Amino acid sequence: MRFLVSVPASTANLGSGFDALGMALGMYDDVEVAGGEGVDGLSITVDGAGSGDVPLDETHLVVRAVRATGYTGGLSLRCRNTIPHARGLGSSAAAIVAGVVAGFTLLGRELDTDALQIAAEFEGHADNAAASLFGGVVVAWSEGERYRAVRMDADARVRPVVLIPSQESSTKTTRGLLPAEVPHADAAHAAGRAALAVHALTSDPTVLLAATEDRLHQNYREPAWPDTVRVINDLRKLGVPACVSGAGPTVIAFGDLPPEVDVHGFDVRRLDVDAAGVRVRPLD
Ligand SMILES: Nc1ncnc2c1ncn2[C@@H]1O[C@H](COP(=O)(O)OP(=O)(O)O)[C@@H](O)[C@H]1O
Ligand SMILES: N[C@@H](CCOP(=O)(O)O)C(=O)O
Repeated sequence: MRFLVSVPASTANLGSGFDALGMALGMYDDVEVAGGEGVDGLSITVDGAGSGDVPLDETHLVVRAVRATGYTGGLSLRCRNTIPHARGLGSSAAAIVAGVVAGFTLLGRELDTDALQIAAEFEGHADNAAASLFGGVVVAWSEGERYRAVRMDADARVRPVVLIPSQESSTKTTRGLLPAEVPHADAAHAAGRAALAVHALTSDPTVLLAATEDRLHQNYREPAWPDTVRVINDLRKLGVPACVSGAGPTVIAFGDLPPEVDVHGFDVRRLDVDAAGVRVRPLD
């Protein structure tokens, strides 16, 4: 069996929606998969992001996710990655989703809620995985040990711009900078702004500036990427909605960037919102 899995990047949190809000972006990792009868052992090639860095054995993140689905047979992966690693664009979740979808496809299983469960268990939060699985705007949550998510279409006027620095910042590291508790006032602020962000992204982008204001995680993480916070603050002072993408250091902004904001050192890319989520296309 041979098929191509294309999985979109994601931007998570979108302000105060920490571990809850996500949105799929038009930047993709492609994994050409061969498996089942006639495929023995494990073969992996990697081009693009992670080439020369990621392991080419059973510890490769895509392979780990395939095995987590219960597929144990021979496997050949040709990975062509465009999602930069450790930048806050959901590269790890995209790899995990690619592996889970590949495993389900090799097993002949329909993509059901177990796919999100398996993917989210790798990271302990479902925002990125849900966005890469379903596309659009997602709200993720957990009920006991079970991860859940709902998907909505982004408003057509939502125009994401990502500002990607060369610096890497691992999600695990910046999650370690977060406090166990926050002031009740900040928690209440987060609840309100996260709820507003859902409305802004799906119905009324004119309130995105208020909706993307964060007091829950961004400033605690600032020591890891001070220039990211400087750019966010400069954009927001000029009325441009901006916040950190995921655990950073990428900035996500919405609309045009004022020329007076210094974005030197950032790779600025205007991206579409990906509406479809992960795709699987059979190959000959
Ligand atoms: N396509 C991939 N193939 C293999 N490993 C990957 C892939 N994408 C991400 N990873 C692993 O995940 C790490 C980045 O994960 P993380 O720190 O969560 O950053 P991100 O914000 O990109 O998700 C990489 O350093 C690499 O170890
Ligand atoms: N909610 C998570 C999101 C991590 O996103 P990533 O793209 O940086 O992996 C967090 O903020 O830790």
